[in-house]
Order: sequence, then structure tokens, then C-alpha cells
Amino acid sequence: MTRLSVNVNKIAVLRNSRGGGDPDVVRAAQACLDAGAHGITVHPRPDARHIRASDVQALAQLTAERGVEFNIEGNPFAPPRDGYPGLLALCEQTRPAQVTLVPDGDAQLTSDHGFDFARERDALIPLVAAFRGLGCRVSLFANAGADIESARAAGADRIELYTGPWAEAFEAGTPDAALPAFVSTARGARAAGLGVNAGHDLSQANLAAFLVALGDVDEVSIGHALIGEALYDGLEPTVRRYLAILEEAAAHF
Ligand SMILES: CC(=O)[C@@H](O)[C@H](O)COP(=O)(O)O
Ligand SMILES: NCC(=O)COP(=O)(O)O
Repeated sequence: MTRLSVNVNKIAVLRNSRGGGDPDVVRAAQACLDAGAHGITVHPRPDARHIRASDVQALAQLTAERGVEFNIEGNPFAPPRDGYPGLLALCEQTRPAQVTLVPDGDAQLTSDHGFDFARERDALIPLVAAFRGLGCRVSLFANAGADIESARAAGADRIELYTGPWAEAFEAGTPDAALPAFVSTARGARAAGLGVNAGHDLSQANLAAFLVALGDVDEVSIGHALIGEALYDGLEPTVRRYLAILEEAAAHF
């Protein structure tokens, strides 16, 4: 079955809007794990607009105590600055099970593309090796249609398919137009020996059709929609609904 890693960035957005410690990112992560989530994801940004280095430390401790996976996402090329030690240093301090490298810039509202592997492969090779040297599985954020052979040559263990275009196509009522590129990229990654994760704008509405079409997805990381849906239904019931979707999708195979 595909595993669910809940991204708690949005809890930190709410907390930071007022200063102080509420809502508590660790307590929210605990609730997700109590409901059965398989892991926790964070994507700290260098401008510390939501998840802070101290959150990363606290969540590393929680996930270690609970024996579940911690996934840290970020741009490995972004230099350290006040309040952000850099992705490699964060991983050195906290040793997450997985690091997901994402080529996002400060000016981006959110992640909106994967790596151009053919162009960035040589720069990625030593970085991927450094993260793997810390004991982290390395996943590389990838567009549908990405050059999988170059991702493999960069040393990746997995790719994470950037699913923003899937969510947009689903919303527009044209899901079938978007799916073939995802299906063939996932298939190519598997054939190259890479694992396949997926994330960005996945939701209760669009998740099942994606998983059923792709078949073999190791992990989805979901934050924005899940935290939004939890406003209506509660965090634990919402996580359980996602788990039910994952179970139902797995029953197709
Ligand atoms: C890589 C990815 O798709 C997510 O991590 C997304 O970037 C979440 O980050 P924000 O919560 O800052 O939008
Ligand atoms: N890697 C994707 C992720 O962690 C969550 O993305 P989103 O659900 O907040 O769009």
C-alpha cells in the first residue's frame, strides 16, 4: 500500500501568523500519527515563513520516538542564512529517513516544478552522495516526463512526481489528458530501479484516480489540502479518510 506522509507546513503558517506557539506543530503531527499516518513531512523554506529549524528538531525527535519516517524537503543549493542552516546541515542534525530535493527559489509561492535532470545532474551528484552519506534516502522532485536516466545517474533512490499539473487537470475536468505522462514516467523510474513518490496539491478528490492509474506509488506527501479539509472534519478523521483511499486504491492491484 502507498504510504502517507503528512506535510505539516500549513500548521506552522497558522502559528506564525500570530507569533507564539499555537497551533502546535508537534501536537498536530502527533494527531496525524495517532490516526495512522506513516510519516511526517516538512518543507522548511530559507525565509522561515512556516517551518523553522526548531520545528525540524522537534519533529525529528517525535518521529524517532514513534518509529515513523521523517521526510525533509528543500532546495539543496539554497545557502544558509539567519534562522536557516541549509538543508544539508538540517539533515546532519536530524538524520531524517528521507530527504526530498526540490529546485524551488525564495520567490516561489510554493514548489512548482521538478529538476531539469539533464542540466542539473552533475551538480546534483555530489549533493545526493552527501545526503546518502548521512543515511538519508534521497528522493528528487521530478516533472512528469522527466529524464529518468539522468535522475538515476545523479544517484537518487527515488523520484517524487510533482503532481500540481495532475491536480489542475483533475480540477479542469481533463484528468485523462494529464495521466499518460505520469504513468510513463513512473514506469520508467521503476524500470531504472528507482522508487516513486508523489506530491503537491493531492487531495481526497484527486488522489484515488491518480493512484489507480499509476499502480505502484511508494509514498504520497500531502499537506495543503489535508490541513484545509481538517478544518471541517478534524485532523484525525481526515487522516483516516486518506488512509482509507490508499487502502482502496491498493485493493485494485
Ligand atoms: C515539494 C512540494 O510540493 C511541497 O513540499 C510543497 O512545496 C509544500 O511547500 P509549501 O507548504 O511551502 O507550499
Ligand atoms: N511533497 C509534497 C508535499 O509535501 C505536500 O504538498 P501539498 O499537499 O502541500 O501541496
